[in-house]
Amino acid sequence: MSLKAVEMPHAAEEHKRNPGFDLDLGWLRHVRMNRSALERRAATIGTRRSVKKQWQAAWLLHAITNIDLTTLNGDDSKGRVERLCAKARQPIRTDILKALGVEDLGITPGAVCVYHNFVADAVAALGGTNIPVAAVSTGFPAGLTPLDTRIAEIEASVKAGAKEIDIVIERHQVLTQDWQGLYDQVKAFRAACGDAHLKTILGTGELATQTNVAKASMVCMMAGADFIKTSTGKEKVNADLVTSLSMIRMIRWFHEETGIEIGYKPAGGISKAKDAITYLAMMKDELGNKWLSPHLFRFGASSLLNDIERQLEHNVTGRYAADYRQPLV
Ligand SMILES: O=C[C@H](O)COP(=O)(O)O
Repeated sequence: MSLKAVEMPHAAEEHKRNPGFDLDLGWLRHVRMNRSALERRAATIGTRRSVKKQWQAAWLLHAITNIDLTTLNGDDSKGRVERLCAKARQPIRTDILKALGVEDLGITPGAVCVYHNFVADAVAALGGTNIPVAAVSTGFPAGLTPLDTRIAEIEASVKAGAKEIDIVIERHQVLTQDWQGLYDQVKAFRAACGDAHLKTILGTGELATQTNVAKASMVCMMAGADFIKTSTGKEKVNADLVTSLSMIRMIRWFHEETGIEIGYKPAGGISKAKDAITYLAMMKDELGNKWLSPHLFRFGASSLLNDIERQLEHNVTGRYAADYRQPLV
Protein backbone atom coordinates (compact mmCIF):
# COMPACT_ATOMS: atom_id res chain seq x y z
CA MET A 1 0.00 0.00 0.00
CA SER A 2 1.46 3.40 -0.89
CA LEU A 3 0.69 6.59 0.97
CA LYS A 4 -1.41 7.72 -1.97
CA ALA A 5 -3.58 4.64 -1.54
CA VAL A 6 -5.20 6.29 1.46
CA GLU A 7 -6.97 8.66 -0.89
CA MET A 8 -10.32 6.97 -0.82
CA PRO A 9 -13.85 8.22 -1.21
CA HIS A 10 -16.19 8.29 1.78
CA ALA A 11 -18.76 6.33 -0.12
CA ALA A 12 -18.13 4.42 -3.31
CA GLU A 13 -20.49 5.74 -5.96
CA GLU A 14 -20.95 2.31 -7.48
CA HIS A 15 -21.79 0.62 -4.20
CA LYS A 16 -25.12 -1.21 -4.43
CA ARG A 17 -27.05 -0.95 -1.21
CA ASN A 18 -28.50 -4.05 0.43
CA PRO A 19 -32.16 -4.11 -0.62
CA GLY A 20 -32.99 -6.73 2.03
CA PHE A 21 -34.23 -10.26 1.37
CA ASP A 22 -36.91 -12.60 2.70
CA LEU A 23 -36.05 -14.36 5.94
CA ASP A 24 -34.74 -17.77 4.90
CA LEU A 25 -34.60 -20.10 7.89
CA GLY A 26 -33.14 -22.78 5.61
CA TRP A 27 -29.89 -20.77 5.38
CA LEU A 28 -29.73 -20.42 9.11
CA ARG A 29 -29.93 -24.18 9.65
CA HIS A 30 -26.60 -24.51 7.80
CA VAL A 31 -24.82 -21.96 9.99
CA ARG A 32 -22.37 -23.57 12.45
CA MET A 33 -19.27 -21.95 13.95
CA ASN A 34 -16.43 -23.95 15.48
CA ARG A 35 -14.89 -21.77 18.20
CA SER A 36 -11.61 -23.72 18.38
CA ALA A 37 -11.07 -23.42 14.64
CA LEU A 38 -11.85 -19.70 14.79
CA GLU A 39 -9.43 -19.26 17.69
CA ARG A 40 -6.67 -21.05 15.78
CA ARG A 41 -7.23 -18.84 12.75
CA ALA A 42 -7.44 -15.65 14.87
CA ALA A 43 -4.11 -16.47 16.49
CA THR A 44 -2.37 -16.39 13.10
CA ILE A 45 -3.73 -13.01 11.95
CA GLY A 46 -1.38 -10.74 13.86
CA THR A 47 1.63 -12.97 13.28
CA ARG A 48 1.59 -14.11 9.66
CA ARG A 49 1.66 -10.67 8.12
CA SER A 50 4.17 -8.10 9.35
CA VAL A 51 3.93 -4.52 8.15
CA LYS A 52 7.38 -3.07 7.58
CA LYS A 53 8.16 0.32 9.13
CA GLN A 54 7.98 2.28 5.89
CA TRP A 55 4.46 0.96 5.25
CA GLN A 56 3.16 1.38 8.76
CA ALA A 57 2.42 5.08 8.28
CA ALA A 58 0.42 4.29 5.13
CA TRP A 59 -1.65 1.65 6.93
CA LEU A 60 -2.24 3.96 9.87
CA LEU A 61 -3.28 6.88 7.68
CA HIS A 62 -5.64 4.53 5.92
CA ALA A 63 -7.01 3.31 9.26
CA ILE A 64 -8.04 6.88 10.12
CA THR A 65 -10.43 6.86 7.16
CA ASN A 66 -12.05 3.75 8.69
CA ILE A 67 -12.71 5.25 12.12
CA ASP A 68 -16.16 6.17 13.35
CA LEU A 69 -14.81 8.75 15.77
CA THR A 70 -17.05 8.16 18.73
CA THR A 71 -18.23 9.67 21.98
CA LEU A 72 -20.98 7.76 23.78
CA ASN A 73 -20.75 8.71 27.42
CA GLY A 74 -23.28 9.67 30.04
CA ASP A 75 -21.50 12.99 30.50
CA ASP A 76 -21.31 13.94 26.81
CA SER A 77 -22.01 17.59 26.11
CA LYS A 78 -22.30 19.94 23.17
CA GLY A 79 -18.78 21.19 23.90
CA ARG A 80 -17.31 17.69 23.88
CA VAL A 81 -19.08 16.82 20.64
CA GLU A 82 -17.80 20.04 19.04
CA ARG A 83 -14.25 19.24 20.13
CA LEU A 84 -14.61 15.75 18.68
CA CYS A 85 -15.80 17.24 15.39
CA ALA A 86 -12.85 19.63 15.35
CA LYS A 87 -10.60 16.61 15.75
CA ALA A 88 -12.43 14.91 12.87
CA ARG A 89 -11.78 17.92 10.63
CA GLN A 90 -8.07 17.83 11.46
CA PRO A 91 -7.36 14.33 12.79
CA ILE A 92 -3.55 14.58 12.61
CA ARG A 93 -1.33 17.58 13.37
CA THR A 94 -0.28 19.44 10.24
CA ASP A 95 3.45 19.16 11.01
CA ILE A 96 3.15 15.37 11.11
CA LEU A 97 1.18 15.28 7.85
CA LYS A 98 3.75 17.57 6.20
CA ALA A 99 6.64 15.40 7.37
CA LEU A 100 4.86 12.41 5.81
CA GLY A 101 4.17 14.36 2.63
CA VAL A 102 0.41 13.76 2.80
CA GLU A 103 -0.95 17.13 3.89
CA ASP A 104 -2.93 17.45 0.64
CA LEU A 105 -4.80 14.15 0.97
CA GLY A 106 -7.52 15.57 3.23
CA ILE A 107 -7.59 12.49 5.43
CA THR A 108 -10.63 12.44 7.70
CA PRO A 109 -12.43 9.71 9.66
CA GLY A 110 -15.27 7.62 8.23
CA ALA A 111 -17.85 9.34 10.44
CA VAL A 112 -18.44 10.98 13.80
CA CYS A 113 -20.68 8.85 16.03
CA VAL A 114 -22.79 10.37 18.80
CA TYR A 115 -26.01 9.93 20.77
CA HIS A 116 -29.17 11.17 19.08
CA ASN A 117 -29.29 14.28 21.29
CA PHE A 118 -26.04 15.57 19.79
CA VAL A 119 -26.70 14.84 16.12
CA ALA A 120 -27.68 18.42 15.25
CA ASP A 121 -24.62 19.81 17.08
CA ALA A 122 -22.32 17.40 15.24
CA VAL A 123 -23.92 18.17 11.86
CA ALA A 124 -23.44 21.91 12.49
CA ALA A 125 -19.84 21.42 13.65
CA LEU A 126 -18.98 19.35 10.56
CA GLY A 127 -20.58 21.77 8.10
CA GLY A 128 -18.61 22.15 4.87
CA THR A 129 -16.96 18.74 5.21
CA ASN A 130 -18.10 15.42 3.76
CA ILE A 131 -17.79 13.67 7.14
CA PRO A 132 -21.12 11.98 7.91
CA VAL A 133 -22.69 11.92 11.35
CA ALA A 134 -23.69 8.51 12.72
CA ALA A 135 -26.24 8.27 15.52
CA VAL A 136 -26.93 5.48 17.99
CA SER A 137 -30.67 5.76 17.94
CA THR A 138 -32.56 2.82 19.38
CA GLY A 139 -32.40 3.01 23.12
CA PHE A 140 -28.61 2.49 23.03
CA PRO A 141 -26.98 0.49 24.57
CA ALA A 142 -29.63 -2.03 25.73
CA GLY A 143 -32.09 -1.50 22.89
CA LEU A 144 -35.01 -2.30 25.16
CA THR A 145 -37.16 0.83 25.00
CA PRO A 146 -40.57 0.37 23.32
CA LEU A 147 -40.31 -0.39 19.62
CA ASP A 148 -42.28 2.65 18.50
CA THR A 149 -39.99 4.84 20.64
CA ARG A 150 -36.93 3.34 18.95
CA ILE A 151 -38.40 3.85 15.50
CA ALA A 152 -39.29 7.45 16.35
CA GLU A 153 -35.73 7.97 17.58
CA ILE A 154 -34.31 6.76 14.24
CA GLU A 155 -36.65 9.07 12.33
CA ALA A 156 -35.67 12.01 14.55
CA SER A 157 -31.94 11.30 14.05
CA VAL A 158 -32.36 11.16 10.29
CA LYS A 159 -34.35 14.40 10.39
CA ALA A 160 -31.56 16.01 12.42
CA GLY A 161 -29.07 15.12 9.70
CA ALA A 162 -27.62 11.71 10.61
CA LYS A 163 -26.51 9.84 7.52
CA GLU A 164 -25.79 6.62 9.38
CA ILE A 165 -27.83 4.95 12.11
CA ASP A 166 -26.34 2.42 14.52
CA ILE A 167 -29.15 0.36 16.02
CA VAL A 168 -28.89 -2.26 18.75
CA ILE A 169 -30.71 -5.55 18.48
CA GLU A 170 -32.62 -7.15 21.37
CA ARG A 171 -30.16 -9.83 22.47
CA HIS A 172 -32.88 -12.07 23.96
CA GLN A 173 -34.28 -12.60 20.46
CA VAL A 174 -31.02 -14.31 19.54
CA LEU A 175 -30.74 -16.24 22.80
CA THR A 176 -34.27 -17.64 22.29
CA GLN A 177 -33.75 -18.14 18.54
CA ASP A 178 -36.62 -15.76 17.75
CA TRP A 179 -35.29 -15.11 14.25
CA GLN A 180 -38.62 -13.88 12.91
CA GLY A 181 -38.85 -11.30 15.73
CA LEU A 182 -35.30 -10.10 15.08
CA TYR A 183 -35.83 -9.95 11.33
CA ASP A 184 -39.08 -7.96 11.67
CA GLN A 185 -37.49 -5.38 13.97
CA VAL A 186 -34.38 -4.85 11.86
CA LYS A 187 -36.56 -4.53 8.77
CA ALA A 188 -38.64 -1.87 10.52
CA PHE A 189 -35.46 -0.03 11.55
CA ARG A 190 -34.21 -0.15 7.97
CA ALA A 191 -37.48 1.32 6.71
CA ALA A 192 -37.22 4.12 9.30
CA CYS A 193 -33.67 4.90 8.13
CA GLY A 194 -34.73 5.78 4.58
CA ASP A 195 -31.56 6.84 2.78
CA ALA A 196 -29.45 6.74 5.95
CA HIS A 197 -27.25 3.67 6.19
CA LEU A 198 -28.14 1.10 8.83
CA LYS A 199 -25.54 -0.52 11.06
CA THR A 200 -26.84 -3.30 13.30
CA ILE A 201 -25.06 -3.73 16.63
CA LEU A 202 -25.32 -7.34 17.78
CA GLY A 203 -23.91 -6.99 21.31
CA THR A 204 -21.84 -10.10 20.54
CA GLY A 205 -20.45 -10.37 24.08
CA GLU A 206 -24.00 -11.18 25.22
CA LEU A 207 -24.93 -13.72 22.53
CA ALA A 208 -23.40 -16.78 24.26
CA THR A 209 -22.05 -18.68 21.22
CA GLN A 210 -20.28 -17.95 17.95
CA THR A 211 -23.06 -19.82 16.12
CA ASN A 212 -25.54 -17.33 17.59
CA VAL A 213 -23.29 -14.45 16.47
CA ALA A 214 -23.17 -15.87 12.95
CA LYS A 215 -26.93 -16.50 12.75
CA ALA A 216 -27.75 -13.04 14.10
CA SER A 217 -25.40 -11.54 11.51
CA MET A 218 -27.17 -13.42 8.76
CA VAL A 219 -30.67 -12.40 9.92
CA CYS A 220 -29.65 -8.73 10.10
CA MET A 221 -28.23 -8.87 6.57
CA MET A 222 -31.39 -10.57 5.25
CA ALA A 223 -33.41 -7.77 6.88
CA GLY A 224 -31.46 -5.06 5.05
CA ALA A 225 -28.49 -4.07 7.24
CA ASP A 226 -25.80 -2.08 5.42
CA PHE A 227 -23.24 -2.92 8.12
CA ILE A 228 -23.04 -5.46 10.89
CA LYS A 229 -21.31 -4.21 14.04
CA THR A 230 -20.05 -6.19 17.03
CA SER A 231 -20.70 -4.20 20.14
CA THR A 232 -21.91 -1.08 21.85
CA GLY A 233 -18.63 -0.75 23.75
CA LYS A 234 -20.66 -1.19 26.95
CA GLU A 235 -20.79 -5.01 27.11
CA LYS A 236 -18.30 -6.89 29.30
CA VAL A 237 -16.78 -8.40 26.15
CA ASN A 238 -16.58 -6.20 23.06
CA ALA A 239 -14.89 -6.60 19.65
CA ASP A 240 -12.33 -9.37 19.22
CA LEU A 241 -10.83 -11.28 16.32
CA VAL A 242 -12.66 -14.57 16.93
CA THR A 243 -16.07 -12.90 16.82
CA SER A 244 -14.94 -10.82 13.86
CA LEU A 245 -14.14 -13.98 11.92
CA SER A 246 -17.64 -15.37 12.61
CA MET A 247 -19.20 -12.17 11.32
CA ILE A 248 -17.05 -11.52 8.28
CA ARG A 249 -17.42 -15.11 7.12
CA MET A 250 -21.17 -14.53 7.13
CA ILE A 251 -20.55 -11.34 5.11
CA ARG A 252 -18.57 -13.45 2.63
CA TRP A 253 -21.29 -16.08 2.43
CA PHE A 254 -24.02 -13.46 2.02
CA HIS A 255 -21.98 -11.84 -0.76
CA GLU A 256 -21.51 -15.17 -2.53
CA GLU A 257 -25.25 -15.89 -2.37
CA THR A 258 -26.63 -12.43 -3.18
CA GLY A 259 -23.81 -10.37 -4.75
CA ILE A 260 -24.41 -7.71 -2.07
CA GLU A 261 -21.46 -6.27 -0.15
CA ILE A 262 -22.13 -5.68 3.54
CA GLY A 263 -19.84 -3.59 5.71
CA TYR A 264 -18.22 -4.65 8.96
CA LYS A 265 -17.69 -2.56 12.10
CA PRO A 266 -15.82 -3.96 15.09
CA ALA A 267 -16.38 -1.65 18.08
CA GLY A 268 -15.43 -1.35 21.69
CA GLY A 269 -11.97 -1.58 23.19
CA ILE A 270 -10.01 -1.04 19.96
CA SER A 271 -7.56 1.64 21.07
CA LYS A 272 -4.12 0.66 19.76
CA ALA A 273 -2.69 1.45 16.33
CA LYS A 274 -1.16 -2.03 16.21
CA ASP A 275 -4.60 -3.61 16.67
CA ALA A 276 -6.00 -1.46 13.87
CA ILE A 277 -3.38 -2.88 11.50
CA THR A 278 -4.24 -6.41 12.61
CA TYR A 279 -7.92 -5.80 11.84
CA LEU A 280 -7.08 -4.36 8.43
CA ALA A 281 -4.89 -7.38 7.68
CA MET A 282 -7.78 -9.66 8.64
CA MET A 283 -10.20 -7.82 6.34
CA LYS A 284 -7.71 -7.97 3.46
CA ASP A 285 -7.05 -11.70 3.98
CA GLU A 286 -10.66 -12.75 4.52
CA LEU A 287 -12.60 -10.46 2.18
CA GLY A 288 -10.07 -8.73 -0.08
CA ASN A 289 -8.85 -5.16 -0.60
CA LYS A 290 -12.33 -3.82 -1.33
CA TRP A 291 -13.30 -4.37 2.32
CA LEU A 292 -10.55 -1.98 3.45
CA SER A 293 -12.56 0.91 2.08
CA PRO A 294 -14.49 3.11 4.55
CA HIS A 295 -17.77 2.30 2.85
CA LEU A 296 -17.26 -1.36 3.87
CA PHE A 297 -15.14 -1.19 6.99
CA ARG A 298 -15.22 0.99 10.12
CA PHE A 299 -13.77 0.88 13.58
CA GLY A 300 -16.11 2.08 16.32
CA ALA A 301 -13.55 3.71 18.54
CA SER A 302 -13.21 6.63 20.93
CA SER A 303 -9.46 6.63 21.54
CA LEU A 304 -7.85 4.78 18.61
CA LEU A 305 -7.10 8.02 16.79
CA ASN A 306 -4.96 9.23 19.73
CA ASP A 307 -2.69 6.22 19.48
CA ILE A 308 -2.50 6.43 15.68
CA GLU A 309 -1.42 10.06 15.90
CA ARG A 310 1.16 9.11 18.53
CA GLN A 311 2.57 6.34 16.31
CA LEU A 312 2.67 8.64 13.28
CA GLU A 313 4.58 11.23 15.30
CA HIS A 314 7.00 8.51 16.33
CA ASN A 315 7.32 7.52 12.68
CA VAL A 316 8.47 11.00 11.69
CA THR A 317 10.44 12.06 14.79
CA GLY A 318 11.65 8.74 16.24
CA ARG A 319 10.20 9.79 19.60
CA TYR A 320 6.95 9.06 21.39
CA ALA A 321 4.90 12.00 22.60
CA ALA A 322 3.30 11.84 26.04
CA ASP A 323 -0.36 10.70 25.91
CA TYR A 324 -1.65 14.14 26.91
CA ARG A 325 -0.24 15.69 23.73
CA GLN A 326 -2.97 14.09 21.65
CA PRO A 327 -6.05 14.56 23.78
CA LEU A 328 -9.19 13.82 21.84
CA VAL A 329 -11.81 15.88 23.59
O1 LIG B 1 -19.19 2.18 18.93
C1 LIG B 1 -18.22 2.55 19.53
C2 LIG B 1 -17.85 2.22 20.91
O2 LIG B 1 -18.80 2.66 21.83
C3 LIG B 1 -16.50 2.81 21.22
O3 LIG B 1 -15.92 2.05 22.22
P1 LIG B 1 -14.52 2.51 22.87
O4 LIG B 1 -14.82 3.72 23.70
O5 LIG B 1 -14.11 1.32 23.69
O6 LIG B 1 -13.53 2.81 21.78
